[in-house]
Amino acid sequence: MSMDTNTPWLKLHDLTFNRGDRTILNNLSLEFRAGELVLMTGQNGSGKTTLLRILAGLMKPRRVEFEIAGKRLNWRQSYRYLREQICYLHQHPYLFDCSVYDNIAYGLKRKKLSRQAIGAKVAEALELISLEHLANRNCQELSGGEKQRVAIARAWAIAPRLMLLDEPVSNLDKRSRAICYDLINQLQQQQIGVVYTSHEPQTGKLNLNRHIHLYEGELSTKSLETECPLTAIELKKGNVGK
Ligand SMILES: Nc1ncnc2c1ncn2[C@@H]1O[C@H](COP(=O)(O)OP(=O)(O)OP(=O)(O)O)[C@@H](O)[C@H]1O
Repeated sequence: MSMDTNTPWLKLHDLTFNRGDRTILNNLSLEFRAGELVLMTGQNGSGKTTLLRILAGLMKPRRVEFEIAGKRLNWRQSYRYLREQICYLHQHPYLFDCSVYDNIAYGLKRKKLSRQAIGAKVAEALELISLEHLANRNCQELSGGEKQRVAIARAWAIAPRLMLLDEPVSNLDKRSRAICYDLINQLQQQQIGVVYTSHEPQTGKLNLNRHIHLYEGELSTKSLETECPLTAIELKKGNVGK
């Protein structure tokens, strides 16, 4: 994985996505650098989930061009690579009906690692989320906050470049939110990029690099002033990315 945080490893150009005759995303261009923590806000229905699922290679837009390692590629040429490098995590984590250990080990088994290597990686992942004591607990018996952490650990274990967290804390209490924010900051320190979506710009102690705001299918800084005034002020002060 490249550790150069200045050169974007992924760019997308002219992304347009329609549903019937409705344009959900209109001619968007975006770029991602290693280890960048990006907050994405936007009202209900503004297209946040749609954008994340396209980024993860799970949905085909009407038009897009990806730029990966300097090469311009269409969707068909890129989606397998995007699926390998980018993990999309749903707001309500989908975990298998088995232990925390087996959930985290799932992606590693598919990579055909040895049992020993899998054990070492799962132990590291459990340490990252501070849930070592729940390794043998069935995931269906976890709290919402614990489930979210296991989902993050399962994605982390397969070493993605970018993790897309779709409203990860919307159902969590204050304490679980704080734990989740700490975890996201740790991902950033490990050079894993994160896109974090939310309706509101209240993000506790997240070390944001950038804030993007979806409005009527476009990335808008103008609507940010009225919809997220606090973050707009921070942006002006230069505290939150560019
Ligand atoms: N399967 C679908 N069929 C038709 N329209 C859809 C479908 N899924 C989403 N949409 C529409 O696409 C638009 C964007 O939806 P999306 O879920 O991406 O928004 P969002 O910003 O993530 O919303 P929220 O904050 O409520 O999760 C919405 O108007 C939604 O109604």
